[in-house]
Amino acid sequence: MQLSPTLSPKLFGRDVRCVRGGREVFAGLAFEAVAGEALAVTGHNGAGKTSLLRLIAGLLLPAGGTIAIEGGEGELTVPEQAHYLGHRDALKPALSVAENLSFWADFLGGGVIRPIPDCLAAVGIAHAIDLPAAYLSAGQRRRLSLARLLAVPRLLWLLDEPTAALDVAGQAMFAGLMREHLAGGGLIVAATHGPLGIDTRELRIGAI
Ligand SMILES: Nc1ncnc2c1ncn2[C@@H]1O[C@H](COP(=O)(O)OP(=O)(O)OP(=O)(O)O)[C@@H](O)[C@H]1O
Repeated sequence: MQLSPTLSPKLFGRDVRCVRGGREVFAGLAFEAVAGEALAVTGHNGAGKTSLLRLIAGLLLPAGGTIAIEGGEGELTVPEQAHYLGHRDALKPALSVAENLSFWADFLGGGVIRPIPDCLAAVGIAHAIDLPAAYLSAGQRRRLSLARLLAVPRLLWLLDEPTAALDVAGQAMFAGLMREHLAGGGLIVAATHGPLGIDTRELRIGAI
């Protein structure tokens, strides 16, 4: 996938502070990732990995500090340049696999939209295109969620435990897709407790 031409985009955070439920989760956090680079956010349970992804995605407001992209699509916000894939698969069970992906492609409104059957083939669920999402296994649901990343090109992939529920072949398939995204000048920030199968730089949160 080729993204729109940009001046070597860089995601950075400076002095980022996160407060949840009145309690400080982390403070003074600094990070950066340049085009083609993946950050693996690690740390113990409750350290704030999901919270950091949600801050970058604009789903939470930082209690302090700055998160920005330099050299990206200047007129777009960070969330508008990002895909956020959380723990939940965010599928509508009564809609078919193709309809679910079309919904997300319209919702994310990319302009450039890769054909739905191509995206489903790339994540290995082309055979299920007309099945209601309710019939999918956990791994197939995860694959359908991953297809969103392909349907609408966006610079930054924010991934929360993206390989959860994927079998070994699925993990290898997704590692290949992440490598392609990075080779095309994309950026990845992934919260993970295990290896992702790609080269990453570690951003460790929390004391332990
Ligand atoms: N909606 C919320 N309201 C209040 N506190 C919250 C909320 N969501 C999360 N927290 C707290 O924020 C802290 C960080 O949670 P977060 O989910 O970001 O951690 P994590 O590093 O992703 O953990 P895990 O490895 O278990 O997934 C935890 O102490 C958690 O209890």
